[in-house]
Amino acid sequence: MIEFRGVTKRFDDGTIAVNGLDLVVEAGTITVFVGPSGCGKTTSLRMVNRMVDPTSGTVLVAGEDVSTVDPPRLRRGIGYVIQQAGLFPHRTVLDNVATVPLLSGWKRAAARSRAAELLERVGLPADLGKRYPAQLSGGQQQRVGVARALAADPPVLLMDEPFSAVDPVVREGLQDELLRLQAELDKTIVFVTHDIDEAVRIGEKVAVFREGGVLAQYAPPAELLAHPADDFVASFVGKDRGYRSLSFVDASGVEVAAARVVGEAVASGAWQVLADADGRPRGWVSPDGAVVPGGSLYERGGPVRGALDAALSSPSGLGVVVDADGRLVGVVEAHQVLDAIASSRG
Ligand SMILES: Nc1ncnc2c1ncn2[C@@H]1O[C@H](COP(=O)(O)OP(=O)(O)OP(=O)(O)O)[C@@H](O)[C@H]1O
Repeated sequence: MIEFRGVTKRFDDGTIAVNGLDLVVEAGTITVFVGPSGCGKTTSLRMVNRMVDPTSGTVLVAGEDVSTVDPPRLRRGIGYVIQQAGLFPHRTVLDNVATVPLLSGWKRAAARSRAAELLERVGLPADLGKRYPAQLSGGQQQRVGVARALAADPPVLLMDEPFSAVDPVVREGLQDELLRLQAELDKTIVFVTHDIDEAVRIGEKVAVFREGGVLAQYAPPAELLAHPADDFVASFVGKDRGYRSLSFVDASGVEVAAARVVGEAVASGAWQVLADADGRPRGWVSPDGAVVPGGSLYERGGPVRGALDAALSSPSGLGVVVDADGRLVGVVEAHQVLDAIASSRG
């Protein structure tokens, strides 16, 4: 657990970066700090591992006041991941990851085998270990940054805009990977971003900061979207927050209808799902027999937002529903999804 008690940071030039912060990050959860530029997210994060010391107030990690802990010892228990990964350019990927175990006194062979295991954990093929950071894509570099931060198996992980430098598709992949890793590792993670979509996607709790380093709201994402504490939070989470909040409504009330399915293009006067021999959808066949690419697929059981996306992006107006193996289950219509949303709101 990490606790901020009445924490203020005033820099020498008079800037108040963080103002009277009271906040508890529960152990084993991902908490996201989000807010516009300059509102004190990074400063708050850095007070946890003593890269910055508070002007007043106390930061506790696992019940211990960090100001009483020697920074090198403190940081051994706290992984740190930054934008652009911050890798050592002249060391191989494997040696980058092995650095912390080596510094902690591990034997070279043990440190390298730990590094190889971590690369695999973050979804990188083992042979990338021989390359230098510049020979990797941005997304791969970020994965190495995460592997390196995990190398000493710290209970706490601080992540400062770790995925901001990669494109949106890669970024979503990295977010998924982090959620998967967290399900296995159960770390206490504080994650800084200025992207509200990223915050509500990965945060179990989200702290919204406003300018002047003031905490505006601290709540689970669904609550933040449904009940913003004030106008600032409401405008920060955005006009489309109703749509975002659909990520937290389940689609169990949506009726899935049987689909008309074909294995090849034939005109039939109706829209039909084109599926392969394994029953995996490949697109649509229009009423006059043309093959049309499909919209997004909705995996049964997921949040209702996925069902609505599938229906709205489909050329036929019918959202394609698949099971966890990607096999066709049926179709949903947008109006049914909207009815289900309306009834979930009572
Ligand atoms: N070393 C410093 N000296 C003086 N002012 C600083 C220093 N570091 C940060 N600040 C100021 O403190 C405020 C908070 O900065 P901080 O980096 O914590 O914000 P942030 O929310 O992380 O912003 P961003 O999203 O742009 O990274 C800003 O006004 C910043 O200019």
